[in-house]
Amino acid sequence: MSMQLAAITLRAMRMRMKAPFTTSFGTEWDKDFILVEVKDKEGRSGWGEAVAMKEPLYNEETVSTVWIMLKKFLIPLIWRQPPGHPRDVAGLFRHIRRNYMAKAAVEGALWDLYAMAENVPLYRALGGERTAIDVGISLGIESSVDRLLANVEKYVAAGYKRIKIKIKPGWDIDVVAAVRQRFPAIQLMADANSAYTLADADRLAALDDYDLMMIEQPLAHDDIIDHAVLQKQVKTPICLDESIHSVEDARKALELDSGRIINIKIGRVGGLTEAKAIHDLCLSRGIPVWCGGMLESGIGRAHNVAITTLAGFTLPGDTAASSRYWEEDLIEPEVTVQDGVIHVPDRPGIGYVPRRDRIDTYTLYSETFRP
Ligand SMILES: O=C(O)CCC(=O)c1ccccc1C(=O)O
Ligand SMILES: [Mg+2]
Repeated sequence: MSMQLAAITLRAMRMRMKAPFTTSFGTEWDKDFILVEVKDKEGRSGWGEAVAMKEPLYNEETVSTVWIMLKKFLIPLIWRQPPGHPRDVAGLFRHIRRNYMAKAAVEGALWDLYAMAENVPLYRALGGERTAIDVGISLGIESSVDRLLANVEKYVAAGYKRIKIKIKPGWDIDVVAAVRQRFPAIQLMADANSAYTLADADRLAALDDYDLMMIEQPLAHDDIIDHAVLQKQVKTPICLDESIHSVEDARKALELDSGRIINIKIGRVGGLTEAKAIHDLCLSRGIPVWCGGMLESGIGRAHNVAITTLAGFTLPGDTAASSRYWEEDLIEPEVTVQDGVIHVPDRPGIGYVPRRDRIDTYTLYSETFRP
């Protein structure tokens, strides 16, 4: 039996963020992204979000490249061979190089649709067990240390279980020291988004003094060799984000000891099936994983909640409440965090209901494809 698909709609979306978000690679004010809606012949819908940014700063994909990849290559492959199960989608796409975020968007929509048709929550369909997940928050670079400290204070008070701060050369040791001095007991980590090289090894080793849970992706976005060299020179565990796109990448990085923790982002690895495979590998090797974020709207956020219910997601992720970025989210209810915990909804599919009125409000343009 294959899924009885009727249409796939792409929407280019733009939502204003409550506040700009700054990383070592740039500042985002508006969130531009693509939503994918897959409809079946019974009239059910499944939703996915492409997390690629407007510009190719985090990885090489962009909103425009995702649109073209879906339209010209990925959706036609779905029509040619409608998958029997969403786990088959990754195989259909395997001969298409990279473009992981484009693949993940339609694969995620098909997982949601499948769970809707089976009348089960997506997290259950994925094999998740946890009904409540611990979450942390990612805080961007600010114009002053005082402003960052105010942010940390706000989200510690809100109960977030782990604070991640973005660092770059010139906004690192002093900033981490200030946060640690003011909050001696919090779980704290730093994310460099590839802003350093091995020439900075001493600087990165100096961070060992601040009891960080991990330092995320200090070196090049495509590197696992230098990270292994660096891991020998620092005590703080290295966490890989940008460098890992597949279970094979993860296997090689673990064999080299390029890092001791992996941030799993569904979009970065081409979908839920690959994300689960990386999770399974790490679980079997005793490597902790957590779910990263890409400033998602409620649709992508709901997918992150679902994958985080798998047993190996033992560290708090970056899935903050909807209200961290949005005045109003695209789902109902929105994602809420109480005492650092998200209670996983038990409704079928992604577990949150997409609000078409709001989705329409933020749609710049859309296009529908049929078999
Ligand atoms: O709040 C979130 O969604 C996570 C924010 C974040 O850290 C991030 C946001 C955009 C691009 C890359 C990253 C990252 O984890 O490196
Ligand atoms: Mg990161």
